[in-house]
Amino acid sequence: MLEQLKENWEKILDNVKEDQDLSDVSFNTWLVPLKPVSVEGNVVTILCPVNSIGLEYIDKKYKIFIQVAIEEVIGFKCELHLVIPEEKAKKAPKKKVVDADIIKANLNPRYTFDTFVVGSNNKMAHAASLAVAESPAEIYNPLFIYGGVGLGKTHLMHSIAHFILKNNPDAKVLYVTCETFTNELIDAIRNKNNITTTEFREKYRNIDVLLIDDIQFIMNKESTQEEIFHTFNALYEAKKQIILSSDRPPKDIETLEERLRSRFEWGLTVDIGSPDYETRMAILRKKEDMEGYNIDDAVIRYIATNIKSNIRELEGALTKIVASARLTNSEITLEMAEEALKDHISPTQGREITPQLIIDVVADHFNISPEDISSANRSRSIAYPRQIAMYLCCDMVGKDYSLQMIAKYLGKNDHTTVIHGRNKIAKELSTDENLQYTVNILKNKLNPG
Ligand SMILES: Nc1ncnc2c1ncn2[C@@H]1O[C@H](COP(=O)(O)OP(=O)(O)OP(=O)(O)O)[C@@H](O)[C@H]1O
Repeated sequence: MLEQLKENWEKILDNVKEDQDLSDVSFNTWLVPLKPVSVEGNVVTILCPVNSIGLEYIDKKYKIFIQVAIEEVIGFKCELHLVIPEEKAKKAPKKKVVDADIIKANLNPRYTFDTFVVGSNNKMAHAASLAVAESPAEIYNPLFIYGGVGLGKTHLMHSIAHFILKNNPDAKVLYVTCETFTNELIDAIRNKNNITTTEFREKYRNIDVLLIDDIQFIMNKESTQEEIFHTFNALYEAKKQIILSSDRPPKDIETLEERLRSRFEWGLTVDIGSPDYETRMAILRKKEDMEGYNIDDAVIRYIATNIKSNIRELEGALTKIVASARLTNSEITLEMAEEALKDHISPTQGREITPQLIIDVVADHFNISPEDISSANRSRSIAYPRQIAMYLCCDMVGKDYSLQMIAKYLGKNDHTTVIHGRNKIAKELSTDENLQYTVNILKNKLNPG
């Protein structure tokens, strides 16, 4: 493996340069001098002819990208161990993060970047989280993640914490929910469990990375707001990282003191939206992989098509199907899945395909609203999905719907526009493989199984 690495080393570094859009000076200073010197298991030792500060910098800024490039170029998934020349002979020097650190920080061991599926709904939140994990307190402080219920905010927060701990097992990392913070504060004020407010403050202000989940619960809680304000100031001034999550952006947290609201907005605010169909499929596949299930495509599609807005429910549906199959000692089939989930979703098999259903499914697929499809908007990002909806309506809806009626659903007065749209897509379908793929996915979503 070492030989292969050496042979491809230039290419690997070029890959990092290109991906990260590095200037020549950064590239020549930080990357060109690096050399792979040994491979043990999946640990690659890289010699970095720099001082310890340079080493720390390369570790934070480039290590992950070099790992990715190695995987891309030679398909080797590895961990990098960076050493400066005098350390070259030393073995496995770095302290490893242990379970106790993870428990102390209140982290779920399963919520890591490795198990997080990146989709169009969370791309930005994921990138910001990774950046914070790589350079805590350096770029986005605080990082404020918001989004609806069960969409992955906690998972991302824990991923950042794991990443930081892995890079620096001595870092003091603490994850709490706003509720825990509030309860502990009340206990301290009442001196319950012999905890004093001084001890409470020491706990929260003597930390490198503080993560507070569901910060919206701060609403209408004056003493919690006061305490968070001072905790925030103490940590921020000491250049410590703060990460917050909420079901809404800071501006929509009612009764939040202005001085706190503005602090929450000092760093970067990112949102997580509902996952699209492909992301839902990928999350189910990942879960299937992690749990070692082997489930038919049609069943996975059935869940992904019908459970849309909450990833916790999506995972719950999969777990329920597997549990039902085990309990009844039966095979997982589509019928069985429909039966197991009948209280969660109504069966879609054999459902009537209406123009409205097609509009909903196409809009969801392209991440636009059903109203966009029926609007007069002629921009390509809307007009193209609209034409695909026209094609699918002509191809799939029952005889009860005339072309004139379909035109009305699609916001058109004249059915010839529908025919024109349909013909255009039909023509492109004969040569455009991407379009064929999209239309197939849409047909599957409309008619799973
Ligand atoms: N992108 C993703 N990839 C893989 N799993 C995900 C993803 N997003 C969410 N999940 C999973 O969905 C479940 C719910 O996620 P999580 O608890 O992070 O949501 P949340 O936004 O914090 O919810 P709440 O608003 O209820 O606090 C978890 O099991 C999590 O692992």
